[in-house]
Amino acid sequence: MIRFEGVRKSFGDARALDGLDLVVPEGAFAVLLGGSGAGKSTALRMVNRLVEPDAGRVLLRGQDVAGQDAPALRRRIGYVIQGIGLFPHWSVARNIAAVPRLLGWDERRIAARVDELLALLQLDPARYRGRMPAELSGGQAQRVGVARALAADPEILLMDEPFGALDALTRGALQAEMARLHAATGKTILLVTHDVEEALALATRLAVMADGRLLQEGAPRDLLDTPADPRVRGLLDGGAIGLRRLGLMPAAALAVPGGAAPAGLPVLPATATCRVALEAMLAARAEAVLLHDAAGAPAGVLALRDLLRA
Ligand SMILES: Nc1ncnc2c1ncn2[C@@H]1O[C@H](COP(=O)(O)OP(=O)(O)OP(=O)(O)O)[C@@H](O)[C@H]1O
Repeated sequence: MIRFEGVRKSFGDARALDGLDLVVPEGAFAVLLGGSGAGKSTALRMVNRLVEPDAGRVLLRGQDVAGQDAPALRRRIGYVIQGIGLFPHWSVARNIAAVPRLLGWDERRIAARVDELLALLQLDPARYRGRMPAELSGGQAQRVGVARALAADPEILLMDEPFGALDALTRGALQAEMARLHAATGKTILLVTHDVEEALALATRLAVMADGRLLQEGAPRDLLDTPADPRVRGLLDGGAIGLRRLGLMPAAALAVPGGAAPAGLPVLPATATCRVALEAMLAARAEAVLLHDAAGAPAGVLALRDLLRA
């Protein structure tokens, strides 16, 4: 758990944080969302003591980080930033191994961990462990950055606009990867972004910030359903709020199970979201979609009229 208590920070005249109170529960994928200058990065960088508060406290698992040795603290915290900062003259394996080596792991354990992480991030260890950063695409370098942050099995992972520099396709793939990784490891993740789609794709808890303060925190669906502040609604984009809500709803939840389906309906996996179902209906000019389960058996029909009532 990470807890911000009345945290304030100014840089000269610029007030970056103006009394931030926020709790990130253990195991959450928490996303700090807000416009430029909202104070998101400043808040994130306080957790690993890259920035110190002027007032207030930041607690990690109940312990004020201010009282902890900064290098030791940082070894317990994975940190991923945009553009990543891999050491350019070190191979992929050596980059990933940086913290385990500092911690004095033996070489065999390090090599096994490097390969395990490359495989976890969908990079073939045999092909990639010996490469230099300049020989990687942006998306691959970002994957290596995530692997490096996870190398010593940190308690939490901090991510500051980690996918901001990537093209939309690569960004989508890495977001899916992070969601899978979070589900697989159960790690507490705190990610900063100004991209609403990214926030909604990843967050189990969404915290919206403006002017150095928290405007609202909660399950993404609750923020979309009942924004507590016009700025939250504005940020989540009034016009697209309905579509964004559909993006968080599983199509299977609204589908009518069984029953005879008219022929020729678009077919989607039962795990699809309502938004994907709507897009499929619009593309096929159909008034319903047929859902199939993982075995390919019919799992229900979702009709446009039910979608519109959601
Ligand atoms: N090291 C610094 N020196 C001076 N001012 C700073 C520093 N770091 C942040 N600020 C200022 O503090 C305010 C909050 O910055 P911060 O980077 O936390 O915002 P942000 O929400 O992460 O924005 P962005 O999405 O643009 O990165 C801004 O006005 C910024 O200019």
